[in-house]
Amino acid sequence: MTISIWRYSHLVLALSSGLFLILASVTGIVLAFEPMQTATNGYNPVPLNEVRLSETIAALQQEYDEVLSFKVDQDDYILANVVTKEGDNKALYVHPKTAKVLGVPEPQHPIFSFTTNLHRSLFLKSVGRFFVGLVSFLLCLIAVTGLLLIIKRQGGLLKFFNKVQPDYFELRYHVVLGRWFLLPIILIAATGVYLSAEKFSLLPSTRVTHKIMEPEDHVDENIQASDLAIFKEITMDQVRLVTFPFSPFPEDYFELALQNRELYVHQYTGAILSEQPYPFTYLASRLSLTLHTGQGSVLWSLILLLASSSILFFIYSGFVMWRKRVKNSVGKSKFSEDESSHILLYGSETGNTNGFVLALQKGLIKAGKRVFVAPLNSYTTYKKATDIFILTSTYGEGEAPTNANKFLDKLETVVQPNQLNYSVIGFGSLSYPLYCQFAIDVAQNLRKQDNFKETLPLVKINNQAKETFLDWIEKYNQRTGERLRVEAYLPKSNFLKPKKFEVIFKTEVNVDQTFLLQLKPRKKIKFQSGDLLAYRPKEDQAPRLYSIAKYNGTLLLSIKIHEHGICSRYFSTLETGNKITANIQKNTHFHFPKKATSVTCIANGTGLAPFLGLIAENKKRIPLDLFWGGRTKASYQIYEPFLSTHLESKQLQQVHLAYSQEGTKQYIQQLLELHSKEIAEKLHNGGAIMICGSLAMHKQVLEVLDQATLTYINQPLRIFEEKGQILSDCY
Ligand SMILES: Cc1cc2nc3c(=O)[nH]c(=O)nc-3n(C[C@H](O)[C@H](O)[C@H](O)COP(=O)(O)O)c2cc1C
Repeated sequence: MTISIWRYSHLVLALSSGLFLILASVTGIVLAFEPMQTATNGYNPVPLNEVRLSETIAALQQEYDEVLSFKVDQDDYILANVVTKEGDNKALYVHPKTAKVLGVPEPQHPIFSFTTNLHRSLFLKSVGRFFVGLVSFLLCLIAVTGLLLIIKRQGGLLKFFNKVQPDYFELRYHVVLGRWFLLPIILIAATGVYLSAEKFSLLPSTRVTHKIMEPEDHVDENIQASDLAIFKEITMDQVRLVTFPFSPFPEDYFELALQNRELYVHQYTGAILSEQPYPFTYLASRLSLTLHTGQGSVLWSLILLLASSSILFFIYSGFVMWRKRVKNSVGKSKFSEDESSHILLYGSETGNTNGFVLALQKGLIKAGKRVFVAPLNSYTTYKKATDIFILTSTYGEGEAPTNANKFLDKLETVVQPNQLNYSVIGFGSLSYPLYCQFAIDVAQNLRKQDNFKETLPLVKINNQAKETFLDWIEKYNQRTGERLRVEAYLPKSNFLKPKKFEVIFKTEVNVDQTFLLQLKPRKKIKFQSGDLLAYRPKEDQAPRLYSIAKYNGTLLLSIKIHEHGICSRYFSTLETGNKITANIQKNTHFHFPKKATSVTCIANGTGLAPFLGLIAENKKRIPLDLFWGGRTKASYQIYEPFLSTHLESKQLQQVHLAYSQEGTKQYIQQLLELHSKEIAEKLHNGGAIMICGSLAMHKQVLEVLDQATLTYINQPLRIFEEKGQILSDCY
């Protein structure tokens, strides 16, 4: 519940202040250059902590006829107000030790003065200032809610900087950049609010009031100010402003504004006539100004520049995310829950599942069904229903999405009047340890209910793979005799344009009914090893996916012929020169882990295919080992020529093979057990593990790895899964 409130608040706040925020960030970007520009003047030739106040006073009094005051600004420049020997009153930047002129103050550049006005008040004086203050406050709330959402998404504060799960570009970088820039944005916004509140006198006064002690009656008026002990003790880095005595009469004194207090000093004795620390509000106000403007720090103004620019990206990416969510939002049902024959219940946290719900809803309506759609939490009795479909994602650590978290409790209490045929479709990601766990829980609980009859076993869909969904629809049609068609209703953007490929090489089919197929794209296309080739046997059929290796610009596929596999049998009939049309799908979560300190590749059967290309990307020649499990030695032979080139180039260090039907008859998980210490240590030292092959193998391999990390480095595998060190692509 709370998470949806945060998300809703985040969205509403962003929508209501979007335009003003764009204006504030664009002007903020321009203004961030001002401190950088002033810093380039370089009027600070010596570090001020090495100069005594007495030295500067002596130099100024020697160089000029009269000194009225001087201030030390945020860039450590000394700006003195003097009367020159020629009798002119001037403001000059001076050297702290010699008081020689370094430069004169320039008026603010018109671009900066214009932008400052726009940024502070939109040229609307008090009304504008009020609006700007309000928008700063909203920005603060947006950033705080954003931060909470990221913490929740990452699975807690301690996992804040763990790998961000791959998703579409805008969502992914909303999170990635949010982790870096939300804190500076909160600072910018909070200090903006503070400065606005100060302008409207909403904060306690920052003024310092002095009570002056009576000076001594008789003093030696020949003493030079530069000889006073107090001025020798103070270094120039503590000084902000010094106002010289108005006249030589002992009643007039030096006024010193230091970093943390103000002092009045007798001009002949050096006695402190008054000393007042600054109130907290004064220091807070000065800090706010520095943090908000970046004055005096090139590094901080650079951070402000990046943070202001990131706000523009957040507005853009947030808008894209919102549009996607609205587009995918599930509309109202034409029939009520009591009138409908087909009930579609969904659980979704970030809206991705909704596109599938919508497609299934349209498909069922087209097939003439009366359909009712609702979130899982509104589960109730359905008077005329015959079929129920549950489509749900998993969130957090194997938990229910927010709009489904009451379903399991309701299932216990609600009694259905009729028997219902049910199907559960789980959406999740193999990169999470508890893959589709909530859908598994739902399916298990439904199985225990008397009034429910399973139509098809639970299907798990990895990373919203529509092929798996379409495949399930086909199985559903076969099982029920229905003729559901949903493909046309699925979000189009998921389908990449089909491309033409030419067959340039094919191996003989080996004893395991496996062969390699090499395809050359007719036109130049971008792809990487680990991406997928989606081939559709016929227009109306679900595409089949093959993991690809990129080999000298061509695609290498490893295919196993299945008895009833339309696609694999068709591919086995292809000959050199034949052409096919297929799509390439990006599969970013299974690309070569460039930052890993070592890579352990684990595959069974045709799962070896992507590694034939992935290994070639090991440009730095980090330790890379391959473990492969197959039936016989002969079945390995088709891969050997490709792997031997990698062994020669040292991009692959070792190959470990397990044959289940020959020799010692070993499965890959047994082979891994023999190397478990070494694998666990590699993980501990920042290595990555890539697993490709069957889901059954995946499950067993994860069990072996978990045991290995627990035994040898005393940590569960989950820690490394969360850090993104385990990459899986299993089907
Ligand atoms: C913070 C977070 C936690 C997730 N936890 C799991 C998980 O435990 N198990 C799983 O299989 N998928 C997990 N996923 C993946 C989602 O279930 C998957 O991306 C799904 O398609 C999201 O669908 P939705 O947008 O409809 O919620 C998680 C995703 C995120 C962002």
